[in-house]
Amino acid sequence: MPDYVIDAEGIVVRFGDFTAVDHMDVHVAEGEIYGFLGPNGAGKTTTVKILTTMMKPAEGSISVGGYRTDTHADEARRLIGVVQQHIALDKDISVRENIICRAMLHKIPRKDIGPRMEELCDMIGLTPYLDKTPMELSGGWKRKTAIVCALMHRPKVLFLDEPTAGLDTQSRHMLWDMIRIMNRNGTTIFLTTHYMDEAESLCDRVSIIGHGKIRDSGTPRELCCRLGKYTVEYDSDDGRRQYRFFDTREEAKAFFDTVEDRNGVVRGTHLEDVFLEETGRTNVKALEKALRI
Ligand SMILES: Nc1ncnc2c1ncn2[C@@H]1O[C@H](COP(=O)(O)OP(=O)(O)OP(=O)(O)O)[C@@H](O)[C@H]1O
Repeated sequence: MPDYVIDAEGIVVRFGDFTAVDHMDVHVAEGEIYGFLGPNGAGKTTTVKILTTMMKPAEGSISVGGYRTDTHADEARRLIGVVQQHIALDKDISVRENIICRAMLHKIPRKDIGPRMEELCDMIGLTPYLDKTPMELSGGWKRKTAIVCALMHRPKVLFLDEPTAGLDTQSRHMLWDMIRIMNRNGTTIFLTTHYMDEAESLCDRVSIIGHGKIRDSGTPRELCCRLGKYTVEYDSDDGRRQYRFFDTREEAKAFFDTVEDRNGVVRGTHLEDVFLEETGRTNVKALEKALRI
């Protein structure tokens, strides 16, 4: 039985009659980059809040770095860095002051705050913005400020809730590089994202969730192979895009030969295919009806 740095068993979260997280087990090994994927409203942010001690579950047990979050929340919090989906910065003080406040909350010695802030801001390119208020920053720079805040105390486990939402392409790739470097330096990463290319490129292992439950887990490659390593896409008789999955190229080619004249194509299966198969594709019939002029 491996030692998990995040070890959650049977978590349940309810909002009134609605169960947002439904008896979920989450196990993340030390040193992993773990992706938590799901459509809007699947329960990702709620799970992040539970695992980072921001909320208490109705049922279940959670430990982070060996500390149970119900009995040793302070110890667990010291190991955790969080970049929330909705960035929580004090808008009335400067970026610099926001970072210092966060460092003080984590009881970082005063003499260490300046050098650590300088190191992180230089790396992320935030130095020219230190004396601005968050109100003066674009969404991307606010997110980078939140990332610096979360890293000040050198967390062992970093939770990133949709960290690249709204970032430009350069910043997205810079953040991916940062995540890889932090991970190589020993930080375990728990990442929620809507971008399947991000999960495929970064994550050692992913879980796909829907309606508060884990539907499937594995490496991106394992999930693609489980569905079928090869995909044939083609148009059905009524013009809708269809997808069929095959274990071997030969099987895929044989099927493709029957649909080639229907705009067919054979390609490798992507994580996006797995995600859509698990969580549902668009109801094109309903769309067509709604969009009829
Ligand atoms: N405070 C709350 N009160 C009532 N319902 C809530 C509350 N917070 C979340 N929910 C509901 O719980 C479900 C899960 O929400 P959550 O924010 O965890 O989803 P998510 O997977 O992070 O979605 P998204 O990708 O849109 O951010 C949703 O149906 C949401 O409406």
